[in-house]
Amino acid sequence: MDSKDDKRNELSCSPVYVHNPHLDALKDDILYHFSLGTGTHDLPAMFGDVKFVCVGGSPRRMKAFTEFIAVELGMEDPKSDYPNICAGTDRYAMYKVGPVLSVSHGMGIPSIAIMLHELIKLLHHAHCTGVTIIRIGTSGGIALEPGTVVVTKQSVDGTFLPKFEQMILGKTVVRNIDLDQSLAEELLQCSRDLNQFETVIGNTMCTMDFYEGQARLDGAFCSYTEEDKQDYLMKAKEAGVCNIEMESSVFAAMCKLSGLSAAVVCVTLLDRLKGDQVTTVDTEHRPARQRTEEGPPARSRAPGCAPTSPSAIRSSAPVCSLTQCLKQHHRAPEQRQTASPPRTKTPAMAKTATAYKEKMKELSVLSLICSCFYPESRNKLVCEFEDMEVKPINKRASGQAFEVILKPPSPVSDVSHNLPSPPKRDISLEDIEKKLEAAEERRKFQEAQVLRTLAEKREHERDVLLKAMEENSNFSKMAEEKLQMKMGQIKENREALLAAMIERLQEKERHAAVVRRNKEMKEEVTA
Ligand SMILES: O=P(O)(O)O[C@H]1O[C@H](CO)[C@@H](O)[C@H]1O
Ligand SMILES: O=c1cc[nH]c(=O)[nH]1
Repeated sequence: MDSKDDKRNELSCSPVYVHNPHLDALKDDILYHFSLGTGTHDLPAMFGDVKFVCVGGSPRRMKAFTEFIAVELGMEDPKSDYPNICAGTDRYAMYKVGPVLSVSHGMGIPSIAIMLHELIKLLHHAHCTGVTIIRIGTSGGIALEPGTVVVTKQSVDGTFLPKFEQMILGKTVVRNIDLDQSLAEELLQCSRDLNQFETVIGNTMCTMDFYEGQARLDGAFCSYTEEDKQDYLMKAKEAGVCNIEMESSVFAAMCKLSGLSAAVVCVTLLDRLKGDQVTTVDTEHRPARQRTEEGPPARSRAPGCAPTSPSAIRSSAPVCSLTQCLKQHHRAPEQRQTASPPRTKTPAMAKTATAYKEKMKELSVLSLICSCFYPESRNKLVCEFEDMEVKPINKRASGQAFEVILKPPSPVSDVSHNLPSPPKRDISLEDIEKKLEAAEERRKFQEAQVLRTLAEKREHERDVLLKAMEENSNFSKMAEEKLQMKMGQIKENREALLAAMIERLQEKERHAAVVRRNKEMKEEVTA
């Protein structure tokens, strides 16, 4: 076995790490944004077999990916829909088929970071081992044909440096954002073997924003010129940047910390040197079934691939060839025992049958990662009301869940909900005068009430003032009396002290007179 195989064997049993001593003190860990938790869900039973996690921005993409991969892995159940495991929340969506978990992460670093904290804890609590995680996304390319797939070699920030900065307790912590190079190479090799669409490996710039952060000229604000933009993008290109997206840096950092083998693969929707507006329309919404039902084009089209209309070429290319790769290498579970080993061109894979099979399984999954660009819109409604649809979305043991989709209000229903106004009647002058008089009376009554309230308020204020003055004068009197008492006491003390001092002086004087007299008497006797 070579060192690459050793590494893979090592990875296949490596756990998912968390580095947080405080977690041990938690009785239950609530994965709030997934609406899951250790106290409410049997995470090892639900997720213990997960080996591959695919993440991407859009929930619809991740559901379509699950449906697609289920078919490709021969694991689909024609009768079942794939329930959103996170149906209790609409923050993220999560689907599972066999060992493949598919999770949406929203847009941008903060959104994917929250999702990854909870995903890593989920995999940890579920005791998963040997997990591979791949972000399957869209991006803007630099000097690449739209539709090119970029496998990320290194994620870099807006200054083209390979780092992710996280503010923790007011201090900037710089994190390593290296991805699994061998996984990236395998992905690239897989695509090259297929030779059906352009795939490159290069640096991916991760930004905090889609518009100014990516040097676009079509945001709500822009303070630079086309020349400045071109200059910046050319500098990025010189630094090896092939594409721009918004999550790869924190994704790489967090996967690295938790020991997950991670890769980022993104299709480019446009060449940013040529424009800013995204015009590709079928990247998210083209049904997977449609793709498989369409016949092959005249040229060598792989099974499951779309015909080559200009817009379809772009986004179907990665799906098409990656699917082909899957079909070459993957066997459905019931076929696996009798099937001959899949063929591959990667030398490392041929070392041992086990390593080979493992790798193939992995490549099979990897080969599907771009299927996200063809979500399938399933429409299995349980019931449909006038203003809402109700869809079953969760068949967990914990109960049944439904998704209620409200429709926008229709003008027809507006009409039916309006109550008719009462008929109008003619009003005489007398009626008007009576109404005016009544209104005048009401006004006077209200005025009197206001004046009364004001008078009461003033009375109350005067009372409060008087009371305050009285209390104040009482206080002054008491203070004066206290002071006088104190001064009297001080005077008495001083007088007593003086009297005692005079007494002592007189006593001394008396004693001195006695001493003087005795001395004189002594002198007289000796004389
Ligand atoms: O297609 P996804 O995975 O959402 O990724 C890219 O698309 C979004 C911007 O449109 C950003 O999240 C960017 O990273
Ligand atoms: O230009 C693009 C296209 C998709 N996603 C991005 O972040 N940028």
